[in-house]
Amino acid sequence: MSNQNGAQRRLGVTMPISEAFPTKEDLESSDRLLQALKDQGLFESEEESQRRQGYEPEIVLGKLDKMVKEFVYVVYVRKGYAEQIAKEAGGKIFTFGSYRLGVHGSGTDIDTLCVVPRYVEREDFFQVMYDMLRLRPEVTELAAVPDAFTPVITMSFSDIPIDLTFARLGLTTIPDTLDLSDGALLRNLDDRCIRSVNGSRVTDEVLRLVPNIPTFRLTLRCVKLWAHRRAVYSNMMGFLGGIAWAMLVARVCQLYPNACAATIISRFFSILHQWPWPQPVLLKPIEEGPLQVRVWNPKLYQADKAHKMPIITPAYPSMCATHNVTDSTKAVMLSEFKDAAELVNRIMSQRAPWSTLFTKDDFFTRYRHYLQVIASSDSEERHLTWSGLVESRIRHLVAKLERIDNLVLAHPYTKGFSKVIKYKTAAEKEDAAHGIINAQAQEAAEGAVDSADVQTMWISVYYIGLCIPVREEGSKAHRKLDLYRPKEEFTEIVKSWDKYDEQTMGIVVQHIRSSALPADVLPAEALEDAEQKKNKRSKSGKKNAAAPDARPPTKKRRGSAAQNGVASDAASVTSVTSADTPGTPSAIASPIVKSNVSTASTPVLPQA
Ligand SMILES: Nc1ncnc2c1ncn2[C@@H]1O[C@H](COP(=O)(O)OP(=O)(O)OP(=O)(O)O)[C@@H](O)[C@H]1O
Ligand SMILES: [Mg+2]
Repeated sequence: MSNQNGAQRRLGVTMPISEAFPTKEDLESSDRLLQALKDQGLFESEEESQRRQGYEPEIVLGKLDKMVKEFVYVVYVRKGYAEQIAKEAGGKIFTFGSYRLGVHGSGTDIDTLCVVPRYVEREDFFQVMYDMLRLRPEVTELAAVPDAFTPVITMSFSDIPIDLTFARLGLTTIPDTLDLSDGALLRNLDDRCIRSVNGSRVTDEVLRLVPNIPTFRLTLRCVKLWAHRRAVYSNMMGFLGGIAWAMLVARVCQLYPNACAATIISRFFSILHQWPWPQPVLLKPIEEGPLQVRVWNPKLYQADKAHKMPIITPAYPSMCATHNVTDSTKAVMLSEFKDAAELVNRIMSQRAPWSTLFTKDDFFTRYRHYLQVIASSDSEERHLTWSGLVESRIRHLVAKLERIDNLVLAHPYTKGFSKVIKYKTAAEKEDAAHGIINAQAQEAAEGAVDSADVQTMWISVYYIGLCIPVREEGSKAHRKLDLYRPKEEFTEIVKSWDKYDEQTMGIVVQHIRSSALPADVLPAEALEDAEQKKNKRSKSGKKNAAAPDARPPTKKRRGSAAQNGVASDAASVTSVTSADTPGTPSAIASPIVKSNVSTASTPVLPQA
């Protein structure tokens, strides 16, 4: 059989593991996978929404491209260039990210890059282009983030979420035929422009480095859905973002250049579970280049050496796309890889349904202790930036927690929960800022005849699951979990933000037990369990206040600790302290379940 798709063209930094072609069974598994993804609404959302709601990315991109050319023209004229030069200066929109990779879903943003000639500055982009966008009736939710690591304008254009980055090249004109693959274009660009141009160059390189693009796309769609469902999809929270998942899939595609999607998925999880991290995942050898820019190099840079799960971008200058990964998020991902590898094994060998791979995470039933980070603000607009800032710093809190004694891991949840709260009294306000919402007070405030004294608060709540080591058999040692320092240091960091305003913004970091988790984060079955427990207790005459900690692991919880009916993460801790003032630590948690379980010397997830 001839190999048309890529084995002739050697890709990657090693030889492939297998160049075998798929068997009939493999192809059947891939067909079932495709059907499972359709059943999950993955393709429906794109095609149907395009038809039904006039979802037309191409039209929007065409309009944006026209606007970029006009923006360049306006800036040139304002700067005194001759009409003819201004007209010929050009400008172009490039797409990158998941849209360019061909794995984009209707809800996700389209990543775009605005490329302009040398006489247009970044300030012009954030003033002139921003104003032009502001005046467009199709544009809503327009926001400029000029200080970001990669500066960006975000917006919704005809209801399509768009991220627009900016790069000014050293060229005097930007022709429509411009191609960004030539590394020489990066000469004399500042770091931010290089990062922006590289968003596009990296995406194009990934596509160039996979042996079979349709197989890569199907596999990546499956992995992205899995990662979303298992709550390990978020660069910001210390897991992996879209490009890192894409590069991992691309690497496994290189190792099995002729395999179909089902086979690649089945290899994907076990390869990554066994990967000798921190050995980097590379799609091609790292290129050195002529420019004075930093290229990822753990031999040269301490920061690069510290990367836990390095996945390196293939376009010069290569960088690590996973520098936010911490010990905890790495442990969570490795555990998920292991579980997924076992599941896919069953899917392939016993024809278990692919849908089992996409089961929702069990984060809120997994731990006995959580940290709640609550950002609050007095206006929607302020809340958008304040909660965004707090969210972007959560991973620093995780890193601080990892350094305290008696904590196996600090597991951040990938998304926050937002609420709008009405209140009337100062006490209700204080409660709301601590995430305590009194339904009656809410109702009264909402239904108040005189609305003058009703105020509104916006809150966003983020969660970190705390996994505490199990106690050695027979050990009587009582352990304390002192959260005071990480909590204080984190609060200080977010409050040192230059736009922080004490009067209008709030931040609370507090420990809660699983029993105090609000209903809106819990899966239905956990709510039912809690309800049943509550009823049982009230029948047996026990106080409800004592009930929560005893909530049994849900049936879905996997692993020995759960099967034993023992919450391994809480077994040996007597108190969790996180006092608000130094020197007066208040024991928030009362003594917890005592049990005979062995000490975990290496980080082990409760369900592993
Ligand atoms: N951590 C990172 N390191 C390097 N490049 C990045 C990183 N995050 C984003 N990028 C660049 O920006 C592009 C868009 O990022 P984004 O997070 O939107 O990924 P995506 O592949 O579009 O996934 P999604 O479907 O979640 O939007 C990536 O393709 C990549 O080129
Ligand atoms: Mg994207």
